[in-house]
Parts: sequence; structure tokens; C-alpha cells
Amino acid sequence: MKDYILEMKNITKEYPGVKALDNVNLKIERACIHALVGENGAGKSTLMNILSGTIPYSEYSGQILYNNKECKFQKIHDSENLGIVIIHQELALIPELTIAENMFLGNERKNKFGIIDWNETFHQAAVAMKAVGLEESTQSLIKDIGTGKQQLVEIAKAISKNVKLLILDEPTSSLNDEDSKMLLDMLIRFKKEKGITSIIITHKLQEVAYVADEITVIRDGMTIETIDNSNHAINEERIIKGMVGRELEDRYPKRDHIISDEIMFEAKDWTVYHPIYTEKCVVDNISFHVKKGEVVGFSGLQGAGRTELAKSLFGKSYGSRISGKEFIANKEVFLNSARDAIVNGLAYVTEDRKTDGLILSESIAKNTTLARMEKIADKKGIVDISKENNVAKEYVKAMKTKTPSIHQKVGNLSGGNQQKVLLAKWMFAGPEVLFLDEPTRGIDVGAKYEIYSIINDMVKEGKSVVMISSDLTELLGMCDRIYVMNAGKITGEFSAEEATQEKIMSTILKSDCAVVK
Ligand SMILES: Nc1ncnc2c1ncn2[C@@H]1O[C@H](COP(=O)(O)OP(=O)(O)OP(=O)(O)O)[C@@H](O)[C@H]1O
Repeated sequence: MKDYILEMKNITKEYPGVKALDNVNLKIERACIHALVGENGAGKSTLMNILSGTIPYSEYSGQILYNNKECKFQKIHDSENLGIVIIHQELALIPELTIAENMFLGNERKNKFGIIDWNETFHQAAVAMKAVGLEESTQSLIKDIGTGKQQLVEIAKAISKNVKLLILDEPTSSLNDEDSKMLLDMLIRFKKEKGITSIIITHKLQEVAYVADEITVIRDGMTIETIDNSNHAINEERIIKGMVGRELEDRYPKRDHIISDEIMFEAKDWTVYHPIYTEKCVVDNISFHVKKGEVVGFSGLQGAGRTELAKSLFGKSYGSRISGKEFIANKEVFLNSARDAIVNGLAYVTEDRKTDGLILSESIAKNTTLARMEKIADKKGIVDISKENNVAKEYVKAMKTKTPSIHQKVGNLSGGNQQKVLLAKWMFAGPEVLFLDEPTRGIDVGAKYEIYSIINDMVKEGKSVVMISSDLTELLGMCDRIYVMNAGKITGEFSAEEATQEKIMSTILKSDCAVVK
């Protein structure tokens, strides 16, 4: 007989106008890795928020049995006391504090006088960091370590709380393939060596196939099926069929590659230093171009400088001591603010939608038109609300954004649906050159196809797209040309015909340029 650590029975959760979960059932076997998959807005995060007490007992109906005992969690602390730890999509670390301080925040190690025992704090932090293979000083600041290591700090934190059931909501969405594999292998090790059970939510289906022993598919707030993957033989198509309800024939929509010789955007000798550590060179003498109707990709590891390159080109939105030239349609431009960049036909879709791209307390309609309000305003500058609503409705339809209405606050949407609103906002801005930074992070397979189709339509109209992505298959599927960046420099360039995953990976890995000049 199977030994279940957790059973969630008939869980129902409603928000105004949305039934997020409708009688969901989930059974998790002890010391197993269980994947939760489903389209954007299917209800995965809501289910896990209920399990962790983020959504308290009074706000849903149904039953949670943990180690065969009913639990009615009122807050996160209640579930953590029993060894259930959730790591959210957006990490909850404080950038200005050290790793050790972050690990014991709210759970400080104190001596008998009630004063923080720093020796014990650093010792216990070091032990937990060793368990996750994090090689850093316990006193390094969070803001100085990369996303991959930050993720490990969160897991070390969970280990220090004596975790029995670890919930990870899209843990690898901002990691490259190598860091992702390390993380997944760690979950497998925890399972085998410590008997830790994990629930992982992810849109990366090859990871699901690799790591999960069982897979539960949720669609429109309902459990569709639980698939056995104990022999790790499941293929991605099988999972997609459960998620989408049909086979998805092609992951990348076809495009006629009609690229003119006209260069639409060009950067020459572009160099950028860190905004605070102004002696640190982050983008080192980069020159590249994008032609009219071309999709150009940027590949590289985290910290290679791709985001910094794009942001600094976008009206100097990042960096200090910026030098070099940028040209739009062969004309040199001097862009000193994001507004300058927008007016000159550039758009930059950020990888950090929550702090950089959307106003979460505003509606979908307001956010969609935010970057170019003049397009829906009359001569006196007064916004025409009905125009605004029509624009928002069109994009919600085209991108299949899951929402009860265009007046819904963006903060109430699921992560993937927020990403769609962000893309809509920049597409409405009507740029000539669109920089997309991790555009499909947290987006389900079906919605990715919609986004790729929109990109194809844009380049067909003669626009140009620069795509930064950690997903190599996405770059290979979509780009006409791919640049490889490492430590602030361009270290390779491949045409679509010659590019392969192996060639790009080996260019990324073999380069060892120093970042600090
Ligand atoms: N606070 C809220 N208020 C209103 N609706 C909400 C709120 N939180 C979530 N929802 C809605 O509940 C539904 C389920 O959202 P949830 O975040 O659980 O989806 P998900 O499966 O995790 O999606 P994703 O893969 O995009 O992260 C969505 O329609 C979402 O808009």
C-alpha cells in the first residue's frame, strides 16, 4: 500500500468572478518528487498557497491531511512548524542583507539572554549551505550573488527549518540549463538521502519528465489526471496533451524568413559599468546589429551581461560611465531616458515584470496602454476610455489572457498571465525594435506558441526583434541569428543554419574573459 505524506481533498477556492480551484484532489507519496503542471491560471499556485497557509483555512473549502492528520493552517508559520516549506516564484530574500541573515530572518538564532548568537548563526548557515552545495561566504550580500545561488539560499533556508515537504513554485524559471540540472539533481538526492518529499511546479516539461515520479495535471481549476512516471519514460507530448487537452503539433510557428539588408538597429563599441561599483565593467565593448524583419537572439549564462546590455541601450536605464554609439535605421541616436527610447521606436520587455514593468494595483486595460497613452488620447491629451478598453480587449483575446475582465487588477492575475499583459503593453507601443528579455519565462506551452506567433507577425511587418533567453531551444526555434555573450563580451555569432545546442553551449562554456577591467 502506498504511503501518502499529503492528501488534499475537494479543495475549492473562489475569487470574485473566478473559480480558481474547483474540487481539486491531490495525493502525494512520501519521499517522492511530484510535479504539478497546467496552463497559466490553471490554479497551481493557488493550490500550493492553500497548502502552505498563505491562503488561510477560512478562505477555501476542502480538507488537507498531512501525515494522516487534518490541518487547518491559518498562516505560513503553521505549516512550517510541521516541516512544510514553500519557495515562491519570486524569491523573498532581502538584497542588502547577508546570506546568513537572510537564512534566519524571523527565525533568529539567539543565546540565553535573547540576543542574536552570531557564531551560531554563521555556523548553522554554513552547515545548511554545505547541504545544498552552495560555495559562498555566509557573509556575502544577496545582491552580490547570482540568481542561481539565491535559489540555493532559499533551499538552504528550507533545510535549516528541517523541511519534510518542500514546495517549489517554478524554481528554475530564471536558471540556465546547467544550474537547473544541478537543482533538480539536488531534489533527487534529498529524496534518496533524507527522505524529503518535493512538489515542483514548472512549465519546463523536459524537467518534469526528468525529475518527477508522479505528475498531476490541473486544467481550469480541476484535477485532470495523475500520471505515473516512476520509470521516467514519459514524453513531453503526453504531458502537453493532458495540459492543453489536445496534441500540439509544432512548438514553433512557421515563418517565412524574409530579412532585408537594411540594418534597423546597431550598437557600436558599447561599454557599460556597474551603477554602484563603478569600476566594474559589465558590458565590454560590444558591437552588434539587427536587420529589418530579423529575430536576433542573445544566449549566455546568468550574469553574462545580456540584460545590462539591453537596459543600457534602452535610454540608459541601467549602468554608469556608458560609452559607445547606437543607431536606429543608420541614424545615430542619443537616448538618455526610457521615454527617449520609446519615442525613437525602441521597446524593452523586462525580465522582472513585478518591479520593472507593470503597475500591479492597476487594471489590465490601464497597464496595456501605459507606455503609449497618447495613442488613445484626444487632441487635448484626455484618454478615451472606450478606446483603451477596446485595445485591452483585443490583446486579451489575441494572447488568450485568462481573466474575468479587462478591469481586473494585474496583481490578481497568475504569473504567466501577468507576463502576457506585459508583452501586450509593449506590442501596443508599436516599436520598430523590440528587446524581449526572457519573454516566455513562466509561460505555458500553449501560450508560448501564441507569443511566438505575435513575434512572427511583427517581423513580417518589417519590425526587428532582439530576444534574450536562457532557453536554448527557444532561441534555436525562433531566431535568424544568435549572438553568444560571456562575461560582458560577445564571444560567438551563429546563423540559424549553423547554430546547434552543442555549438552554443561550448561557446558559452569555453570562454573565460574577465568581467572586471
Ligand atoms: N488574489 C487574487 N484575486 C483574484 N483572482 C486571483 C487571485 N489570485 C489568483 N487569482 C486567479 O486564480 C486563477 C488561478 O491562478 P494561479 O496563480 O493559481 O494559476 P497558476 O496555475 O499558478 O498559473 P501560472 O502558471 O500562470 O503561475 C487565475 O485565474 C488567477 O487570475
